[in-house]
Amino acid sequence: MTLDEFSFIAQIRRTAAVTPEVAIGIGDDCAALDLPPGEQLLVTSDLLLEGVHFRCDWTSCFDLGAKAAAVNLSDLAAMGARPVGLVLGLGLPDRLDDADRRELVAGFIAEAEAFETALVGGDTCRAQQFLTLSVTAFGTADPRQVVRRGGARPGDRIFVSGTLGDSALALKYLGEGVSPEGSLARRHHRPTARVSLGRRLAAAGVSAMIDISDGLLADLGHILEASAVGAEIISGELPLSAPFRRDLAGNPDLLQLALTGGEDYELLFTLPPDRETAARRAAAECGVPIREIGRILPDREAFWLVAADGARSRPEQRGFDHFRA
Ligand SMILES: Nc1ncnc2c1ncn2[C@@H]1O[C@H](COP(=O)(O)OP(=O)(O)O)[C@@H](O)[C@H]1O
Ligand SMILES: Cc1ncc(C[n+]2csc(CCOP(=O)(O)OP(=O)(O)O)c2C)c(N)n1
Ligand SMILES: [Mg+2]
Repeated sequence: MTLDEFSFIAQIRRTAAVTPEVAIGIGDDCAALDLPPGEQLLVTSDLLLEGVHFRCDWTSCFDLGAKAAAVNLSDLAAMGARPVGLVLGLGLPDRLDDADRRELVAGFIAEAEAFETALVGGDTCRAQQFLTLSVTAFGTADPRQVVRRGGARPGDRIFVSGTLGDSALALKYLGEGVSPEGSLARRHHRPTARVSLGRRLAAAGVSAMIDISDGLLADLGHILEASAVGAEIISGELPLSAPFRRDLAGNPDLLQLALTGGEDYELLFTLPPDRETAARRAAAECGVPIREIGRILPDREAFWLVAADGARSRPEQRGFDHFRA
């Protein structure tokens, strides 16, 4: 027997922190958040579905809860927002016992607290078969500093934070029945939302930004479309981790994972040349490496990948698409 619905919610309520913005948290029909005067509310939502986004035999409930919070916080980071609250919808199949349920919520709350925000509400239902998490995140920002996808201009440089392809490489190994090594597994199961970097880059004046969930090329494509510009990416400049490089040396085709694999949750942004010093300082302040990987071109039809030998190609496959996967 598992806890009944309302005992489970009472348990969540006891463990959820209350931050200064939370005027009303878990327990009423709505939560209420206090926002700084003059700031805008930013809202984002992402689903995590069993079999589509995760498998229960590959991840722990704690990590899954934490990832559900992180992927939503990553969207706030991409707009330069500060998180002020998270809402968690759960569809729980009977096979999850009390310990699994508690761990799921504990992971979510731990991740929220790591970013000085809180779980402020949600909904809990029994699910027939598959575990479902539906998360909504709220953030605030000075409206003059909110960064959108549509601001890239010809001559801007294209940058990315962290390293690319680690999560997709871990997923490839999981699919082959091989346990990925710790650092790769962690990048897949416990992505880091670049919240502090996103806020600092917004203040530094980046022209467009997005977080990489579907793959570098797919998410760059969203910036290019919204900005009505083109781009070239220098494949030799992609930032790759030591384990990724090691495996790439034995199998050059793995480069595709860094280009299109997705779930990197790094920030991809464009930088006008006169903002470069400020952006590099912003990255240094929060200790996250950033790397220039290409530039924005005026021709909106241009989408070039430049190989080590200088050959240009137009990538066919760009990333994850739920209706093509
Ligand atoms: N079912 C939906 N109803 C309304 N808006 C949606 C829906 N699905 C996606 N969107 C919106 O479309 C845009 C792109 O979504 P998505 O590709 O999921 O972005 P992200 O990678 O940032 O999660 C976002 O503004 C998102 O809010
Ligand atoms: C079991 C399993 N299969 C496949 C994947 C790979 N995968 C699932 S969703 C996704 C893309 C990101 O998810 P999405 O829902 O598109 O996030 P959004 O772009 O809306 O933030 C990827 C690469 C996975 N993580 N787990
Ligand atoms: Mg989404």
